[in-house]
Amino acid sequence: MPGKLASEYASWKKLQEIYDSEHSKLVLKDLFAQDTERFSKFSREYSSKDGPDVTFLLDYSKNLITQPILDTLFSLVREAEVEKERDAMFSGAHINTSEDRAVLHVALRNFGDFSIKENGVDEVGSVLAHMKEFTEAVRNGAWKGYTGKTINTVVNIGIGGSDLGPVMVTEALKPYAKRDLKAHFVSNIDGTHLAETLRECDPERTLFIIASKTFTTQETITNAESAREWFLAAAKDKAHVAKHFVALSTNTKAVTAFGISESNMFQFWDWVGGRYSLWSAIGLSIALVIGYNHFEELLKGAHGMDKHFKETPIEQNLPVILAVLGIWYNDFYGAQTHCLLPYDQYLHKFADYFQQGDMESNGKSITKNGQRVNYQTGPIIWGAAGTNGQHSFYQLLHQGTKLVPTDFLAPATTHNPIGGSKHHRILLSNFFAQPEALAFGKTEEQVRQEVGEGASEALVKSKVFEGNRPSNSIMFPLLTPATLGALIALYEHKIFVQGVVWGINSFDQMGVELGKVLAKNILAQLDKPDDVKGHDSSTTGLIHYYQKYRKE
Ligand SMILES: O=P(O)(O)OC[C@H]1O[C@@](O)(CO)[C@@H](O)[C@@H]1O
Repeated sequence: MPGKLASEYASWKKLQEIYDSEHSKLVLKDLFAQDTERFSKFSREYSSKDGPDVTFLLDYSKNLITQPILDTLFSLVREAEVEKERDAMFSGAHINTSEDRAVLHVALRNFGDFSIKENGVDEVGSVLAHMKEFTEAVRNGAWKGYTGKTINTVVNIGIGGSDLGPVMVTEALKPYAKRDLKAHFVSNIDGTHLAETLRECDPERTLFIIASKTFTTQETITNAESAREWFLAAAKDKAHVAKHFVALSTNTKAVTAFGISESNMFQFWDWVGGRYSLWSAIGLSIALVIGYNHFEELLKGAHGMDKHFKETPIEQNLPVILAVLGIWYNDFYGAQTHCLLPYDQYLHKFADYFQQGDMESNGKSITKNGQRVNYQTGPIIWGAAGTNGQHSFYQLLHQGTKLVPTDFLAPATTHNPIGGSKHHRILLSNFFAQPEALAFGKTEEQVRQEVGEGASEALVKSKVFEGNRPSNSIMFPLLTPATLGALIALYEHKIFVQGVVWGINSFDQMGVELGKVLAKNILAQLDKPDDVKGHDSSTTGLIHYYQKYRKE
């Protein structure tokens, strides 16, 4: 409820009491032994009600919970008035209070179910129509470059939410990609990123997408200017820019000032958060790669999850369930991170995407009312595709001193059944085994039986797996556009629920501003040592070292 710190809620205090008195007794091995129905009680199958068929299973039984604990977590959601704030979001209320903006990524994929009042919402359809028309023209060859050749390369220039969503989705949905249209994504201001990409491009056949909500982001505009310079070195005539540059933005004035005509601009609105923008015009590169129809399936899959989130009672609400489990570990068990482990190589950018999605939303310490929190807020999000992570950081997951809650995700069926699906079966055997090992471990007695009498005590101890490490498992039949859309929306709404409980504004990003200002100030001082003023000795020393050794 606005005005209260989460730690002041009665249910929060109750959870602390439960944790203090019970956490040491919560042993997964015992919880499963005591209740043969545990899996059926703590797992839910999601099925979309309409639109493209989406189904997945969420198994949350390997969590350190009992029904009373879960019920108390649900009480916390009620005390925080999450449903009221959710309905405010869907209605177009300006819940992003610091910027006086609505939060309406759900409006970008609203196939008629929600009535939303906000400027621009009724223009979503026309932008989608423009995206459809344009992407079909590029893909079928009707759209040609300045020498009359078709486009075979797309370069999306953007950063953060104007990059990570398109990157993750085009990787995840590669099976649906037009394989003769190559997509590149340039985000870093480091000249290497653009230089290495341009080495792969033919100026006669390359389309540049300048993706920037504000159209003021220094990295993106600098990269865009350099790309235009590279293009004009070949094309010569500025008139040709129109055939090779389009813009995705809310800032028409800045787009046209850059030299991209409004007819080559795909608009979105201030109520689209950057990290929630892949559903908007920012998704143009996705629609180019997988085709507009598959892009629309992605939207519809997310819309189905929006309906689930909006209409389902808290106790069966999947984003709420994931959110409260995260709060249990983050705020009571002291877990600092949350690990996303997709056992699907196509989802290898899934954790990267939600680093921004979660950490830029909930990496805050001041509530919407200006109070400093006295509890943990957003977790550190990390992860990797399975089974690669097993050969990298799973040692810590299994035997480290830190509690790391994990989410495992996998498709029952692969798009690439090579070896008669031998690879997939091995992949899935690991997907099933790892949560089992994390939860149930290996006892000292089991180790002794394995290593025999002569083994040292130290060796025996080092081979024990304490277990009792919680995980969620999500399985779905196949990674399709609609399934991916639903999964992304699931996590978006989880982030929303956690932010409301913590009382923070999940939709602004004040924390990214200071670094930008300081960098601009330092940029003006890099020429000569005498120019370096007003810094601490470390920053000054580093800049002087650079000035001493730089070649360029
Ligand atoms: O899309 P744009 O306006 O260029 O912003 C890019 C990214 O920069 C930010 O760090 C905000 O400055 C992210 O929130 C955002 O996604």
